[in-house]
Amino acid sequence: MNLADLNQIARAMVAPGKGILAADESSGTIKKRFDVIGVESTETNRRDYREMLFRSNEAMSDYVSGVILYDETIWQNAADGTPLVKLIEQAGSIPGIKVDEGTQPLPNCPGETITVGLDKLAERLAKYYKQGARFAKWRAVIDIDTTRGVPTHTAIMTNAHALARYAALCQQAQIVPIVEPEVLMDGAHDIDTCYNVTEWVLKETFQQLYFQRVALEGMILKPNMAVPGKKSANKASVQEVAEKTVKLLKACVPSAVPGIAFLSGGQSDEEATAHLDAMNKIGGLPWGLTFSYGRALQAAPQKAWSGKAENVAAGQAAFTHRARMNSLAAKGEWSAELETKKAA
Ligand SMILES: O=P(O)(O)OC[C@H]1O[C@](O)(COP(=O)(O)O)[C@@H](O)[C@@H]1O
Repeated sequence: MNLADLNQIARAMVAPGKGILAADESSGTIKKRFDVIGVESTETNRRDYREMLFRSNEAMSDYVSGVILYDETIWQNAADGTPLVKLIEQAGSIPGIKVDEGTQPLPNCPGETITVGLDKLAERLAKYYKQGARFAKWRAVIDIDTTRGVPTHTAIMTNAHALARYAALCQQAQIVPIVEPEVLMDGAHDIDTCYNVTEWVLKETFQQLYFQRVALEGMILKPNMAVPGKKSANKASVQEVAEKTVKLLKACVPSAVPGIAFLSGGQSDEEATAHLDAMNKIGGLPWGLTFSYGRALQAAPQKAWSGKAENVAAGQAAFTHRARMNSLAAKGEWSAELETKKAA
């Protein structure tokens, strides 16, 4: 492992004003997104949609440091035969790859899951590296349901262990691991419950990373923010989310980690941007703090595109606008008024 090179890539992923486009929806997830806009999830439609994003020059060159791809996409060519990976590289952005193989029920823990995909991961990473991937992503999913005693320590520990094993294998393959332990927003829990569970999950994750000898300087953390559950009666202000999330991360994430790139987890586009901006306005943070959004970057372009070739420019404009807003938020320079000023 060359740690200096891993560190350089990790720092580029969270360079000031830049963040990550999570375009790694698995087949099931992209079908759900396409269902919303009435588009059939065929291989060609998925390719056309993602090609539209990767050909958004301003967004890809100025605001997007890296793109997380799904296995299908990393091998695909654009309509003119150019590999999609090349489009990303030509824009100055870094290709990355989702390497987990989804979740399975965790034995003895009803309703909880373990993320799988460690078998043969070393071989898969070597192939992805050859294809241009310089970072990878693995998502662990932790649910909150206090009425059933969920999450269990079993689920947290087992998922943290798998994340750490994945991260060690990535670094051995000269690939920067994005470590994503997602505490879901589903449920009626309040923000403090989310805070406490996320603290538990992050503490366990960093312990397991230490046990697997993962170099923190060569990884990126992709956490959820401290937010109330979607069905909670107690809403939280932007400032409360920002203050609690920063406090939580400072208590759990060593400063050797170059950067933290949040998932959006079902927040609205503007909420995800406002929260990131408020955290960066607090300032004095030991790591880069940016976005690695899926839905919060793509909901608007998906709607504008709606599967029609004549809407490609509108889809790209919508994507560029969200990427620009989040770039500003990553510097603490966003304001709600800027949302109405569309692309020049
Ligand atoms: O298809 P999967 O593997 O369930 O992943 C869902 C998505 O979750 C993410 O980790 C975060 O996405 P969101 O920002 O929409 O929460 C994405 O990278 C990924 O595409």
